[in-house]
Amino acid sequence: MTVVGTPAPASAGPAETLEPRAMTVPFPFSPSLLAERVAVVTGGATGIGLAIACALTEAGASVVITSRSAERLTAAEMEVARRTGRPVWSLPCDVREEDDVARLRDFVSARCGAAAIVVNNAAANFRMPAEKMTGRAMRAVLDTDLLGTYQVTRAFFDDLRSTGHGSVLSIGIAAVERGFPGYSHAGAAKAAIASLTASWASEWGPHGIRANCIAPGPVPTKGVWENMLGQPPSSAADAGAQAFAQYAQAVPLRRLGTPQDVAAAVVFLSSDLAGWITGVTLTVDGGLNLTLGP
Ligand SMILES: CCCCCCCCCCC/C=C/C(=O)SCCNC(=O)CCNC(=O)[C@H](O)C(C)(C)COP(=O)(O)OP(=O)(O)OC[C@H]1O[C@@H](n2cnc3c(N)ncnc32)[C@H](O)[C@@H]1OP(=O)(O)O
Ligand SMILES: NC(=O)C1=CN([C@@H]2O[C@H](COP(=O)(O)OP(=O)(O)OC[C@H]3O[C@@H](n4cnc5c(N)ncnc54)[C@H](OP(=O)(O)O)[C@@H]3O)[C@@H](O)[C@H]2O)C=CC1
Repeated sequence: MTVVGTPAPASAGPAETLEPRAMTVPFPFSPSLLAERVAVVTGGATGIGLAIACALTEAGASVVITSRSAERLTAAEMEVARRTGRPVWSLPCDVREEDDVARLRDFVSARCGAAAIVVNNAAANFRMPAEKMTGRAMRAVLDTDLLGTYQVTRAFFDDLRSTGHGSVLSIGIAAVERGFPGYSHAGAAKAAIASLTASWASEWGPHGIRANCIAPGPVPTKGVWENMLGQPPSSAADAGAQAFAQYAQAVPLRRLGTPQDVAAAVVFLSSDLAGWITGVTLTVDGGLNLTLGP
């Protein structure tokens, strides 16, 4: 068994670190850990979502991935099969659209059965100074990150409850309580997701549903490069790549995150290993938040 998204070797150039890669050490979780569980991963065709889909599949779950792009989903289906030797299912779905989300729930139920794991990973982001933030720009991000998370989770509530061991995982951002300068829309959305998570945990615990949030630090995916920093670097000499390499030196563990780092936390929190953990936000950032001062 192999798992995807392992940290690239120290000699790898930045382009090699952008997407999950095959790992050379054994998969750390049992392949039966999530056997007979159905998982839904939004934004599961790229970056962190793709690594999550692979890791859940490796742990034995039947996984459905969604995003808006049918083309990216088809490519991701093939990629997961190539890396794990097991299939995933996919359906285009815009998490902002109620009808799309209802179709997704019906598709999951028909193909795989009741969802026991919902991973809210889909998100939108772009740099915009707070004083220039238009209502439309603010809404574009809140609708995707916050309303999308609420809408998908609520649609699967009956499924989650029916399994007796439902688990909702929502992806936030590390140290969001300090704000997110330049990205106030995304910061507000992710902070609200942490609060939603706590409300769900309290209200739905008696139904056997756990809800947790994972808050990553910087993970240089293609999405981050393209939407926040410009095009991905073509070599380690690129200014963007150099800036990221310097940023890594500020991290106590002296490297940026990988999609795999986040995916491992998702598998653990989704499983019965975390059966008494609910309502928490787990920071996965190499200790970066500790360097930000009081
Ligand atoms: C411990 C230390 C702390 C560490 C913290 C970690 C820091 C790491 C940094 C990474 C954090 C997070 C990263 C991510 O979230 S990565 C995900 C990125 N992926 C994406 O964004 C992909 C999806 N993006 C989109 O689909 C679209 O861009 C979006 C949905 C956002 C917009 O599409 P939509 O069609 O809905 O909207 P419109 O095009 O109609 O636009 C609406 C308004 O928004 C403005 N807009 C949209 N995109 C941009 C842009 N790229 N730049 C500037 N403005 C944008 C647009 O102008 C519209 O407003 P106006 O009508 O007023 O002009
Ligand atoms: N990378 C990082 O440094 C960090 C990332 N995060 C979070 O991790 C998660 C994954 O980010 P990352 O992998 O880096 O970036 P990606 O851009 O690769 O992932 C975002 C995914 O969301 C999907 N998506 C966007 N809008 C919608 C929508 N309306 N409906 C359905 N799907 C949508 C995109 O697919 P499509 O365009 O096909 O719809 C894409 O697959 C996000 O929640 C992000 O905020 C948090 C902290 C740091």
